[in-house]
Amino acid sequence: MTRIAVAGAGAFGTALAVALCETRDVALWGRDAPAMSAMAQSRVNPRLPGVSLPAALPVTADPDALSDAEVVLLATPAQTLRAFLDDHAPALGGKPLVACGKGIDLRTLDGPSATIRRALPSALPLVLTGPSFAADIARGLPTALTLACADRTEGARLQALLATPALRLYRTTDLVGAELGGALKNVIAIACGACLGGGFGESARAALLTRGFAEMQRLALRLGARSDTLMGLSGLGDLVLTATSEGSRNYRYGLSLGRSEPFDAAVTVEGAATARAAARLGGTLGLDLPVTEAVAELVEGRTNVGTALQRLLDRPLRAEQDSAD
Ligand SMILES: NC(=O)C1=CN([C@@H]2O[C@H](COP(=O)(O)OP(=O)(O)OC[C@H]3O[C@@H](n4cnc5c(N)ncnc54)[C@H](OP(=O)(O)O)[C@@H]3O)[C@@H](O)[C@H]2O)C=CC1
Ligand SMILES: O=C(CO)COP(=O)(O)O
Repeated sequence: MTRIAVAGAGAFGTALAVALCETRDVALWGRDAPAMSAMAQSRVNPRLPGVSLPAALPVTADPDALSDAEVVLLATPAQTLRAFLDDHAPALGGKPLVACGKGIDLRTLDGPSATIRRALPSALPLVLTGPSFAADIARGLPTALTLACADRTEGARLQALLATPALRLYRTTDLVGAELGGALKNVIAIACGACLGGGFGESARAALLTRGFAEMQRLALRLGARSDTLMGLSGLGDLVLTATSEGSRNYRYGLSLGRSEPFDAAVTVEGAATARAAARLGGTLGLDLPVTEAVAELVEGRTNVGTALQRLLDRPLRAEQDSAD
C-alpha cells in the first residue's frame, strides 16, 4: 500500500513528493492523464523546471493512488479544493488529509480545514504551511514548516511521517492560525510587490509589511487563531519570505500591478482571490483592514497603486497597537 499520496501535480505537490520519496512510499497524483503520462516518461514536470523526478516516485492520474493511500496531501490551489474533495470523496473519506494550499475559498469564505470538514466530515484535517518555495524543497534545501492538527496524537504521528532530514516540521493544534497565516501573507505580499513595482521604495514596503502583519493578526485572532501561531513560521516567517522575494508569484504579481504591466493569468496567485475573501470577512466582522481592502480593489481593477497608497497615507493618525491608547 502507498502510505502517502500527493494530490495535485503542480509545483508544490511535485516538490513535496520529490522530497518525501527519498524516505517514504509516495505517489504523485494529477488530474490530467496525458500530462501525467508525459511526466512519467520525461521525469520532468514543466511546472517545476530543472527538477528530475526520482525513478522511485510513481506519477499517475489513476484515482486508485488516492484510495490506496493512508494519508493524502492536498496540493491544489485553494479555489479548487472543494471541487477536488467533492470529485474524490469516496477515496478520501475517513483519512488524514493534509491541506498544503494557501488561501480562503472566495465562495464560502472557509479556510482549507473548514472546507475539508464540510466536504468530508469523516476525514481528519491537517494543515501544512510555512515559508517554502517549491524549488527549494525539491532541491533538498533546508526548510522549516508548521504542521497543524487538532488531535495531538495524530499530529505527532504525521509530523514524524512527513518530516525529512532537510524538511523540519514543527507541530501545533492551531489549525485556524496556521492556515490563515499562510493565506493572508499572500495578500500582503501583493501589496509589498505593488509598492516596489510602483516605485514607492523599500521603506514604504517595510511599513506595508508591518501594518499588513497587524491586519493579518487582527483578522486571524478574531477568527479564533492564536497570536503565537501568527508570530511563527506560518505567519511572520512566510510573510518575510513572500513579501521580499521575486521567487514569490504573489510578490511578482504585485510588482506587475505596480508597474502597470500584464501578468500571465495562468500563474497561480492565491492572494488575489484571498484578498477579496479577507476583505469580505473583514467587512462582515466590522474589522479595519485597509491594506487588505486596497489589495482587493487593486485586484478587481477598482483603483491603482498610487491612489491606493495615498488613501492609506491619508487615513486618520492612530495608535500603533490595537490595544494601546
Ligand atoms: N509553489 C510554491 O512554491 C508553493 C505553493 N504553495 C501552495 O500550493 C498550492 C498549489 O500551488 P502550486 O503547486 O505552486 O500551483 P501550480 O499552479 O504549480 O499547480 C496547481 C496544480 O493544481 C492542479 N489542480 C487545479 N485544480 C485541480 C482540481 N480541481 N483537481 C485536481 N488538481 C487540480 C493543477 O492541475 P492542472 O495542471 O490540470 O490545471 C496543477 O497541477 C497553492 O495554494 C500554493 O499557495 C505552498 C507553498 C509553496
Ligand atoms: O507560499 C509560498 C512560499 O512560502 C509560495 O509563494 P507564491 O505562491 O507567492 O509563489
